Amino acid sequence: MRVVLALGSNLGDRFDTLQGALDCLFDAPGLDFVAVSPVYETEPVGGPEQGPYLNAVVIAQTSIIEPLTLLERALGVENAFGRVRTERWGARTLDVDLITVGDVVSDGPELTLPHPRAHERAFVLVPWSQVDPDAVLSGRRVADLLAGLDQAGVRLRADLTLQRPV
Ligand SMILES: Nc1ncnc2c1ncn2[C@@H]1O[C@H](COP(=O)(O)OP(=O)(O)OP(=O)(O)O)[C@@H](O)[C@H]1O
Ligand SMILES: Nc1nc2c(c(=O)[nH]1)N=C(CO)CN2
Repeated sequence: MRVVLALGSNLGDRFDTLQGALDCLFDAPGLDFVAVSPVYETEPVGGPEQGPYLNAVVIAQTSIIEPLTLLERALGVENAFGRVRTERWGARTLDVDLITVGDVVSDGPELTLPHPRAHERAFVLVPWSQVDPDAVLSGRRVADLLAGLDQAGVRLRADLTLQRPV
């Protein structure tokens, strides 16, 4: 199954955190790296006043059948990078969201797939469409979803390039 993950950071050394998270995600068996998007500097959406984020999207291939196991891996990587949960949508050293896991649709208390807010988030859809121009989310082309969104707060950081995990 193909997996799409979104990474975000707006505290500490944001780029180092994204690269570290990428390496850490693929550090154990079960998840194979496919591609990573460019890095974008993005205005924070929602939550209290906070600094800008760096965001990127990672495409992976997985042999893990259970999406909750993937969520555990994502939350484990967040914790490894010192994430402290305070306010909803508050600043964080690292956020790892599961955007889609194959065609899985789920609405459990712990895991909603596809991610329930991905379709309205330019900070997810812009990097995703760059790394996969034909991407589809809940039956709609990501490129079409983007056409209806304000992308002004999402700026390419051409000076920052994530390396494929070692
Ligand atoms: N698709 C998903 N990806 C990641 N977490 C999810 C998903 N669906 C549900 N969750 C749950 O959401 C919980 C809270 O996530 P988190 O604190 O990262 O939210 P957030 O990043 O602040 O906001 P948002 O959910 O809007 O991205 C996680 O512990 C996880 O159980
Ligand atoms: N620009 C930006 N804004 C956000 C982000 C994020 O990653 N980037 N993550 C959020 C909660 O997941 C809430 N707001």
